[in-house]
Amino acid sequence: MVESDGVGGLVTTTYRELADRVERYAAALLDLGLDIGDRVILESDTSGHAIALLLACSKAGVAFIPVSPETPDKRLHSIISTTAPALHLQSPTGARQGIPAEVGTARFGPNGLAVERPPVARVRHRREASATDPAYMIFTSGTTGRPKGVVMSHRGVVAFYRGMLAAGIVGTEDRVATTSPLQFDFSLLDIGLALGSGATVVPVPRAALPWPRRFLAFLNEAEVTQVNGVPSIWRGVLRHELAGLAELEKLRGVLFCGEDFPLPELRLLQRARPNARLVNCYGATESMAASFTDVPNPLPDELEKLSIGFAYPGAEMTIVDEDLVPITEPGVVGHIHLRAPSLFTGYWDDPEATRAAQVPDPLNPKSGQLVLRTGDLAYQGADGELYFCGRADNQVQIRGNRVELGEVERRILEFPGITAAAALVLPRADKEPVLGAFVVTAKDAQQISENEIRAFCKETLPAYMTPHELRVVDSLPVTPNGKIDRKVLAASVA
Ligand SMILES: Nc1ncnc2c1ncn2[C@@H]1O[C@H](COS(=O)(=O)NC(=O)C[C@H](N)c2cccc(Br)c2)[C@@H](O)[C@H]1O
Repeated sequence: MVESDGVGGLVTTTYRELADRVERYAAALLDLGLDIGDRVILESDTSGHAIALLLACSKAGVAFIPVSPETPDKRLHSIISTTAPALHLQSPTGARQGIPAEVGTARFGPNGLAVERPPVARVRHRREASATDPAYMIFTSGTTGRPKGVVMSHRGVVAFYRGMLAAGIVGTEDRVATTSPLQFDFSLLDIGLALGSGATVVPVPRAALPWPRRFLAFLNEAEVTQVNGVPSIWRGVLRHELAGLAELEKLRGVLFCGEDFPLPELRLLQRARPNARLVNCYGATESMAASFTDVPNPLPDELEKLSIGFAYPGAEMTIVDEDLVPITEPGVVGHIHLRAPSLFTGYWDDPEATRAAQVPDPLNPKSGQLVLRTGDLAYQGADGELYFCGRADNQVQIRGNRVELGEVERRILEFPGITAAAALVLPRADKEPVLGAFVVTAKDAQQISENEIRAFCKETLPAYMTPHELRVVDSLPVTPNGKIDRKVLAASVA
């Protein structure tokens, strides 16, 4: 571990110190009489102590639920009422108050666990953890309806880590910068990747992320060699500090996941880091992640789309049509199904949503094997590698025509000087919804008019796929997990 000490310096935690810390925390959790399978809310950003705690929870057989300090009270209370956790943990500087009385509270830090309100006494029914027990729950932002708690078992986590480590992304000398909030399972990939490779985890201070110079200065100072994060974490750096990115000495790898990396931005990244290994990681929280695909550096000029390749060793992605018949023909779009040992246990207390996501294996439905219906679309290339085509529920209807938002974005991104684009449906009171798009241009690009972009789209897209509302913006809003936030964009037009 190498982390900021909060006042401009760096603090190192060795594996030995981490192991001792885990032992102490696990003993403290067991002293509180928690039972195997109890839930613990871990409210924290990624840090040496938070990592020790999540390892201690697994050692003690309790499931951790990571939430960010920025999580609104309302959402935290909804998670608490849904999961009835035994304990809420936050750091000594944590500001959370008003935790419901039935939940124990404690603070964690250099002096171990400081209990404020002990968990209510409970009968311990179990003696040891089983691989199938819940290791953690991640509450998804719940694109539709209420947030769902993805329950992941110890067996699922270990199977995923084994598959990921086969890609040989980092080694013992690497310093892996993690930029996702702890509540986003992307951070668990970073932690498992680093610790599973004997490397160093380097949490990037959340306050530095929105400031390109501070972000780069931290990477430089911590001598980071690998940066993991969603594509949007690079937008500011690529627009304002490309030279600074090019000057970083130690950076040799970038892994991204969670959303498309706009190709013009990816080309800028590659120009700044011509020797970096770039990995496009695809996956959904319901299986942790599914694939790790090396990105050609530089991108071939004619490349239209990044591949999401093949699932990690031991897992397999299959695309099927609406009748669940596997698609074998290249270029035909289908629904991605994932057969994997890291399949989640289910959504907490939501058997119906679980059944919709865990479906009988389309090839052997009678076998009882369940596979993940990802909700994503893709087609396969000549060698069976997959190309992501957006979420099935992102297929929108505009004036009765089916529109793939990714296709609109791809065309807009071909306009010279445009580096990022977000297309979305704009509902309108008592009228047909229309297509909107927000674009970001290279800082030195000449003034681009919305009509020029519209005309450019009209050249290759049908009229209904040409954005009706078009805005050139300096930056794009992001969700708490760092992805482009289309809800905020749509609201900004309403
Ligand atoms: N590489 C891509 N190109 C494009 N679109 C992507 C990519 N990876 C996803 N997505 C989209 O994001 C959805 C899923 O969102 S999610 O559930 O919040 N999970 C995530 O984003 C992150 C995911 N859990 C993850 C990532 C890394 C490590 C771990 Br461990 C876990 C997928 O269903 C896709 O629609």
